[in-house]
Amino acid sequence: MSHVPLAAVFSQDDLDQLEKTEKRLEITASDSTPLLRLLKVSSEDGYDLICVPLANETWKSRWKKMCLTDGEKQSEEVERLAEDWRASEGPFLREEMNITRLDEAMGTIGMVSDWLELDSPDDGLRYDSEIALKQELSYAAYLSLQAVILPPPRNRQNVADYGRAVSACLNSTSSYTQISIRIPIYDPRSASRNSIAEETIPEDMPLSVNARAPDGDLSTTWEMWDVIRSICGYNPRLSLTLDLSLPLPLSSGVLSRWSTEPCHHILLPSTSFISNAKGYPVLTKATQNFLRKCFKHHPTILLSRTRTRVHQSGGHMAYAQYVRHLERTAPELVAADQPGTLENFAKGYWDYLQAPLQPLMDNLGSGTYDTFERDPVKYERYEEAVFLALSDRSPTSRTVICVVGAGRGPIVTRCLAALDRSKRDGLVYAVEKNPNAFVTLQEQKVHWKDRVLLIYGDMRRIQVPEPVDILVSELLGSFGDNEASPECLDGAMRFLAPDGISIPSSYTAYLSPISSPKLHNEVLQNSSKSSAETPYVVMFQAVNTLSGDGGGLRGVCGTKIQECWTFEHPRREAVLNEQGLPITNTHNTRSAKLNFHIPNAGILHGLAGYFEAVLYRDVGLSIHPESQPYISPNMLSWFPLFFPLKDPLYLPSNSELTVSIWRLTGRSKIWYEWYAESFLPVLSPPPPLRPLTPREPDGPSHQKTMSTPTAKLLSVNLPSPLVSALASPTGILGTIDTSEGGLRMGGGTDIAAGTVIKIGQTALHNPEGRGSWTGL
Ligand SMILES: C[S@@+](CC[C@H](N)C(=O)[O-])C[C@H]1O[C@@H](n2cnc3c(N)ncnc32)[C@H](O)[C@@H]1O
Repeated sequence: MSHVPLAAVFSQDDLDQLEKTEKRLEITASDSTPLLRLLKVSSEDGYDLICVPLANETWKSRWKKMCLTDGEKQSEEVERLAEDWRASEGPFLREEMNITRLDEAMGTIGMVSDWLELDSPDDGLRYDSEIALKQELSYAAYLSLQAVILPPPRNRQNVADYGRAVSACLNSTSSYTQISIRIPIYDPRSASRNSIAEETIPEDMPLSVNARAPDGDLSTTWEMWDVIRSICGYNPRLSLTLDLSLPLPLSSGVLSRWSTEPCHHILLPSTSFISNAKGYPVLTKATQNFLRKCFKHHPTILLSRTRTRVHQSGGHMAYAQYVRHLERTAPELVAADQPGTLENFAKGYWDYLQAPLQPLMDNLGSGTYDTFERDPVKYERYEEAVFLALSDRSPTSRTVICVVGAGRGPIVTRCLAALDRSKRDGLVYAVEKNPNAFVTLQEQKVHWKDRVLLIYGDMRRIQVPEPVDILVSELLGSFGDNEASPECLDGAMRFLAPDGISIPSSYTAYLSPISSPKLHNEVLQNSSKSSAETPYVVMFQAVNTLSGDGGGLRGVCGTKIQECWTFEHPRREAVLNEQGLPITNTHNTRSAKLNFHIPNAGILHGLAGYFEAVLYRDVGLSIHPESQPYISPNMLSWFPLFFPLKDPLYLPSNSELTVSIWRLTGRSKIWYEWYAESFLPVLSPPPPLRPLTPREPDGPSHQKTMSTPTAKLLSVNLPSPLVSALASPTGILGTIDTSEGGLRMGGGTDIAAGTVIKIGQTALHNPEGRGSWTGL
């Protein structure tokens, strides 16, 4: 089954050529058209779609005649025609259009005229371009085209004009046609050679960045895209056509940023292929890896110029065949088709926002337990933990195990298996407060017989007839403590013998800052006021972690994913009443303040929450992306938690992000509040009288540095994202030397630890649990 549609791209020249050939060969058919024949041939060549310009040169000439003056005054007649056109926004003439029939439009992507100047500094030209764009989009909607591709913005400085024009079109046409903006992966004029994987940069690039970005900055085109989609309010009809005509940059952070964008189309001209030893077209390793990553979002791959004989072997069909080969060998697509894999299990759940379960307040349905029980790993880990705990006890001991929150009983069965394997004598109590699941437990008892005793009720209120040696529970949420495990276990600790243990013995919550236009969009689609104040359970796909390891420019930031807090059981510190229950719940409040390094510019849309649990000794459960493969690979029970932001926060490259998160408790609920602030490290020249190292005093090298415009900028400590852009991955700042208190940068500038400028903040989310909470 094909996951990635392929489209053959035909330029106006290709279409004109085709028309000439057909004329020469006298090909005509009353029931067909040149475009229908092109669709048929392309389908035979292995393509699902074709991509052609909507309008042709005849329209271009008429528009130019009406709207461009060349400095001369237009005749009255032309002026009148232009005004009539502006007033009516149309119509096109039949001969101006390449696509005219509904059957031609099926299977066709339209390209909007690439000569429109939506970001021209000239007001009149821009306005006429916008009218022409509206006219083309309205025509595309009339033909029910599934998507149209807009030419790239030309100018970083005027990109807001481009975005506003697109926004006006999105708001004025109600149609299903996707509007996809073509954007090159970066602007070669602002990228240094050593930040790019390969040598060649085509001379005929579409973009011109008037204010040249600092050397090595690969963010310009992504920032343009970000401006456009932000101006368009993250409209779901707006998507991206990523132009891979250029060699890919080396930085994986730059690439992963693109792979989470709504990249509905990827443009691959034949010139982006290299030749293998036999002369066949292939892609570089970097491009292969990037494409395979993008394939999980099912973009349409647009192949252009395949008939220009750029490569010796394989002919024009070799490009499509090669992309199909990449698709067949993309690990995530292969896994998605294989039953039993996480990718297969998660089909239909990717990036889907689910409210977390409330197993304490609500009674789960049998279907939900059934889904839990399909996890091939969780129960095996529990059995192993109980087995090890039993093995650590005397062979002649009798062990009382109590499973609190037994559900339909799978952990009870595993406890019996652990007793058998460890050859220990014992008995299991199974406690459950869900009256419906309790029926299934009674059914199970037929198999368990007297080795299991059932107790119906809430673990915070019931009594167990004898002291418990091993208390087993699975009350964990995606953030560890978010389903009130600490509160429930507080109530169950009364049963524990003095040397009794809890499985799990601890669990820890983790956070990382993430960018995901897709998830942000999902939150926006929800009209409820609390939608951005609710943590959601989500199987992440179009998500990019913005933080990096390595401490950041000042060397003070934590790791990519950081620990928030831990709960341990049994807990001895809470003050208890006569029944052995905590008097208040304040001991279960927690807070964390985390400092993240943001290596590449990005938009913060929220925080990703994970947990790690220690069941017993080295047996654990983890959904932390870095430890899961070692601790509990292929475990399916928990997807991460997504803490959304109401408003996205722009983070420049090399900025720092401080995240504050609180776990708060009340009489009848627990909830989280979250908040973030962004900062830029300040660059300053070293104090003149205090040389940082004896071998490099002030003097020529610093004077030389200071004489450049860059150093002048640094010397005034400009609190601007531009400063951070200068500290680019290409190493203008060089390496950090922490040997002398202040931090010494290789390029001759200092960063005093602790010197930052605040550049942004979010709202406090979910104060007092007004949007979301877990009931007790
Ligand atoms: C996440 S489910 C786990 C079920 C089962 N142990 C499993 O792993 O398949 C948690 C179970 O704990 C039960 N539960 C939650 N809080 C409880 C409480 N305070 N007292 C008793 N049972 C509780 C829920 O009804 C639910 O059946």
